[in-house]
Amino acid sequence: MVQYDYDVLYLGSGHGAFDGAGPLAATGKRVGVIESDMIGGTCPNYGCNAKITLDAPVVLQRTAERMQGIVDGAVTINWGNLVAHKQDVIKPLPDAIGHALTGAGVTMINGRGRLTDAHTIEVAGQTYTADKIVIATGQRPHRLAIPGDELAHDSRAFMDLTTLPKRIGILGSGYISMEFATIANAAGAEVTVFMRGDQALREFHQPFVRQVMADMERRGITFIPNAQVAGLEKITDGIAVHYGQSQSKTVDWVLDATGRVPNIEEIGLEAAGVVATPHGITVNDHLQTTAPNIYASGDVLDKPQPKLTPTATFESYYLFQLLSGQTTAPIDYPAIPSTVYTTPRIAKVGVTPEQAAKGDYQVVRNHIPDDWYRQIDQETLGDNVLIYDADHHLVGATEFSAQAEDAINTLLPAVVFQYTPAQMWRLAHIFPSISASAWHKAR
Ligand SMILES: Cc1cc2nc3c(=O)[nH]c(=O)nc-3n(C[C@H](O)[C@H](O)[C@H](O)COP(=O)(O)OP(=O)(O)OC[C@H]3O[C@@H](n4cnc5c(N)ncnc54)[C@H](O)[C@@H]3O)c2cc1C
Ligand SMILES: NC(=O)c1ccc[n+]([C@@H]2O[C@H](COP(=O)([O-])OP(=O)(O)OC[C@H]3O[C@@H](n4cnc5c(N)ncnc54)[C@H](O)[C@@H]3O)[C@@H](O)[C@H]2O)c1
Repeated sequence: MVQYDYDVLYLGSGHGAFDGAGPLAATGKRVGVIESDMIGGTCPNYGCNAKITLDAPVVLQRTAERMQGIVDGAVTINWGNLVAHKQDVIKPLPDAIGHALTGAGVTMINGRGRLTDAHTIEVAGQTYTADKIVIATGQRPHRLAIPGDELAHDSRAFMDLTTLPKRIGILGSGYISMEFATIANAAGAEVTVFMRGDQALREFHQPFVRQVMADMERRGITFIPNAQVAGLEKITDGIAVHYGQSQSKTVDWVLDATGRVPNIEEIGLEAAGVVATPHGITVNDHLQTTAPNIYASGDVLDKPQPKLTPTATFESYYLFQLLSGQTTAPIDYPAIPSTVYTTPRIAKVGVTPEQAAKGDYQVVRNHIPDDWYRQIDQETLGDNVLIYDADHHLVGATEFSAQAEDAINTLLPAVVFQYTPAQMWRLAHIFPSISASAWHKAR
């Protein structure tokens, strides 16, 4: 029998890897994790944790704004201190994740890995062999191929800006665009969003998206629909963003937020017999690639599930169960919740209002400011839609409001486990709280 250096080797150390690699090593398997950049991957270092730290004063600013007269004075954001604070918050995370992994028995391998066959990964001239391999190399920012594209920056560069540019142009109107436009505007920048079509956040409930956009416009953010950005040009007083027929707008800094693409190049997929499409690595319902001993997890997959941390964590944990022999079943995805961290937020889980309109569902709508709990800090904007099946199981919820992410999170168990009305009433929530408020409406 062939002896391999490892039972399982992970390529990449993001949520798609580390949430399963630690538990797997703790079962006694010989596990290695190869990482070429920061341990923990995008989410802690360049994504969720970093972004939400930059967003915290926006929430404070908006709450103070709504409560003017009760509290006095506007909250202004000190950008330089905020970015330094963000750095302080996220700096310990790679070490913490690394220590948790090595503590569980994982061997960390630093460097860029490339498969040379289905059982071997080469890192800086050294080879490591494994019985099974998990590819979890994630995604990187897509860059618009236009003249002057070298003048544009990505989300990582935005979060490291020590000085906030006065005029910021953002290409695209998805998650990153809407969240970073919110943060930059609240911190005092003049923001212009160049949209490809006439809809932002296409996978979210458009009546809610339009209300959030209207609020952003009231705050001074400019949306240019159907912009068709043709090029960027350095001019005396900034960067000209050329768009439309022959229009142009001058800004100081450009964020290209036109999506993310999978890291599938130069990792030896062909040598290992792993098939991928431009959307990512092809897997079956066991997250197994076309090479039977190689699996893939997280953002790098070609899959319909949203490319988010909860998805990557779920896949990584599923692979732990599969590779430790705890299950042989195919992956059975739960409803994955998602939130756009604009303020107000837009969050959703399960059946959407658009899907509900085509099926046999009961749809209940609530106006958030009618709820006494949301009147405490004087919320004026917000609606939610709750969707039930014929047996009154809650199967979907979508909300825009200042605390939509928590309202949706708290309803998650009802949607995932299909609680009966009796089970929903078994849950006696701490009162007053966002959970009590959300469940009061949902029962
Ligand atoms: C700005 C931003 C904000 C986000 N905010 C949220 C949010 O609020 N909520 C949410 O749920 N999701 C958010 N996401 C998405 C979330 O970060 C990803 O879904 C998640 O990180 C995916 O994890 P992953 O392990 O698949 O990939 P990653 O975290 O990207 O990890 C892949 C790792 O593989 C490494 N790697 C790649 N190639 C090699 C190689 N050849 N050798 C060695 N290592 C390699 C990379 O360096 C990287 O560390 C955000 C993303 C961005 C960019
Ligand atoms: N809160 C969160 O959970 C969160 C936050 C940020 C990022 N993310 C993840 O990161 C991913 C990447 O975020 P994103 O905002 O870059 O991508 P996105 O897919 O959300 O949005 C991309 C935007 O770019 C536009 N676009 C695409 N190609 C274009 C082109 N050729 N020309 C002009 N516009 C174009 C799209 O129309 C869209 O508006 C998200 O899809 C999500 O998976 C999640």
